[in-house]
Amino acid sequence: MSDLQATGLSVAWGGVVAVRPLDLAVPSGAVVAVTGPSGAGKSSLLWALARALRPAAASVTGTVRVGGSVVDDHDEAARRGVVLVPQRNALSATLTAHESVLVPLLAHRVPATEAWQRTDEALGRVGLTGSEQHLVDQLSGGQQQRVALARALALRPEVLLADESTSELDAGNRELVLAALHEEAARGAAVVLATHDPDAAAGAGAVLALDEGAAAWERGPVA
Ligand SMILES: Nc1ncnc2c1ncn2[C@@H]1O[C@H](COP(=O)(O)OP(=O)(O)OP(=O)(O)O)[C@@H](O)[C@H]1O
Repeated sequence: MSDLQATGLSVAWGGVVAVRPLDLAVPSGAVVAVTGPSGAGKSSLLWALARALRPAAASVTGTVRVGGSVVDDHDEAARRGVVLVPQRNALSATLTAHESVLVPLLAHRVPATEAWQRTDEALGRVGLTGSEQHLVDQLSGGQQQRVALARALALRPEVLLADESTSELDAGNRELVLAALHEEAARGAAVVLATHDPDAAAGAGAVLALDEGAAAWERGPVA
């Protein structure tokens, strides 16, 4: 499995500096929480780590390495197993929960039988067994959030970047989702969770606090 490293990473949206240059290392097997108030730069940091920001929209400096190799663009990040669960989920409203998880697996050339197994397993892990055939549009915000996480889990990421993946969940489902993120780390993934939730941050191995784009380790970094 691969660790994640960023050096001198910064993000500016036009004249707005969202993330000031920071260094970050997330070893394989670790969960790092990124906290901070609304607008602190958490999402910008996760998108930059995934190399998912378009140069026309945001200017990004610095280097991202996955498993020691420099990753320059989103396609390369995806090839190296970097998976971002964005805050707004980025699900297609016209697919079912099952299709939302299955289709990316098939696109990654996972054989159909295995893709179906992984889909059922991932939806089960986030408590959505029985909701497989619901259209995304018919699901609640919290259910959609869990479909988005299931889609990521099924891909078995090397690096999992989860943006506010518990924000719309009740206590029981929040525990389920946090457990799934920690299971991914136990499998060997490097996990970064952006969160407002103090309990979610408390369970992480290290906490990076952002304030107006400036980062400081509140706990950690992970050795
Ligand atoms: N697409 C965008 N275009 C222009 N500015 C943006 C864009 N996305 C974010 N920003 C700006 O970047 C800064 C950081 O925003 P970001 O969404 O990264 O913060 P956040 O900590 O994730 O906030 P929240 O907790 O509300 O999701 C803010 O000043 C925000 O206005």
